Amino acid sequence: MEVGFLGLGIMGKAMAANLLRHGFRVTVWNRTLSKCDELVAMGAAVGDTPASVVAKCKYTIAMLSDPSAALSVVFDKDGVLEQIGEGKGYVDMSTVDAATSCKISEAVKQKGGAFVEAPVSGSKKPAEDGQLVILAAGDKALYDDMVPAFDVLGKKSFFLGEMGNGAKMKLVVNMIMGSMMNAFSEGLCLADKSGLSPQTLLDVLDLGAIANPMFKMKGPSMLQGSYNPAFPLKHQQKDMRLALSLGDENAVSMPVAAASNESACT
Ligand SMILES: NC(=O)C1=CN([C@@H]2O[C@H](COP(=O)(O)OP(=O)(O)OC[C@H]3O[C@@H](n4cnc5c(N)ncnc54)[C@H](OP(=O)(O)O)[C@@H]3O)[C@@H](O)[C@H]2O)C=CC1
Ligand SMILES: O=CCCC(=O)O
Repeated sequence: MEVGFLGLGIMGKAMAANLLRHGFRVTVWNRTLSKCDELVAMGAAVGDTPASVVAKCKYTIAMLSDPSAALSVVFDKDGVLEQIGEGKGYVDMSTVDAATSCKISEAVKQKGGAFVEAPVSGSKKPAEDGQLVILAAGDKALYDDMVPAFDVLGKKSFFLGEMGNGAKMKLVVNMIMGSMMNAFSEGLCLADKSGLSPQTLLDVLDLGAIANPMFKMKGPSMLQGSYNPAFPLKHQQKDMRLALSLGDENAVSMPVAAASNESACT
């Protein structure tokens, strides 16, 4: 199967490499083209523009930072829209809001193409290991076509129905994650400042009802003050803001998420 892959950041680089390792023919593009070099060394081809990648590949995946980037890659000069058409599919796996997904979907469909939104849960290591959780919605036929790729990229894929449901599910998940990580950070600080061993706190948490892979993964690094980004704070902040907007749209009060969003700003 041949796929195009737009966006080789922390996640895209790992995901494209995984597809290559599993025998997919991959044509990559990145705004900073030099980031393609590592994938070329693994056998990837390079497209000079998003449009050239879409022209070459029946299916093209995108993994971009935010709504602005996702829209730019589709609508700007040399963008996806210039080459998408009948028989071609576009799959945006970025974390964006439902409105962005719907805007891209309408434009792609007007050109005769098919679109699936498929944001993912899981960070750098699950991306490297093909253990992502894929939260897809939109064109079911394209989703079915993409299952071989999704099976390489993830441990589980959900088809959530109408366009926008994937984006919304992802934002709910990341709102919960951002809020819990704030509580976790405050707890570690409180333990330390009140004379307790933060390591013992990690041990207690890992034995109790709130044990979870995120605390188990992030806790030791936090104790060591090692913050090499796997999920950049700017993206978590973006997700909190988009989730709060989703709450506003649905008249849902979320004071914990709002406070967490504020604390991330400071
Ligand atoms: N990191 C994580 O743990 C996870 C991230 N996500 C989501 O996945 C997406 C990618 O995240 P991640 O890989 O960490 O992000 P990075 O910041 O590492 O990479 C962002 C990518 O988007 C590209 N980009 C940014 N702005 C533009 C633009 N205006 N036009 C074209 N390309 C642009 C960057 O290109 P360039 O290299 O030129 O800057 C880069 O390829 C985000 O939506 C994020 O929220 C989802 C799950 C987990
Ligand atoms: O959006 C990315 C969050 C990171 C994760 O799901 O572990």
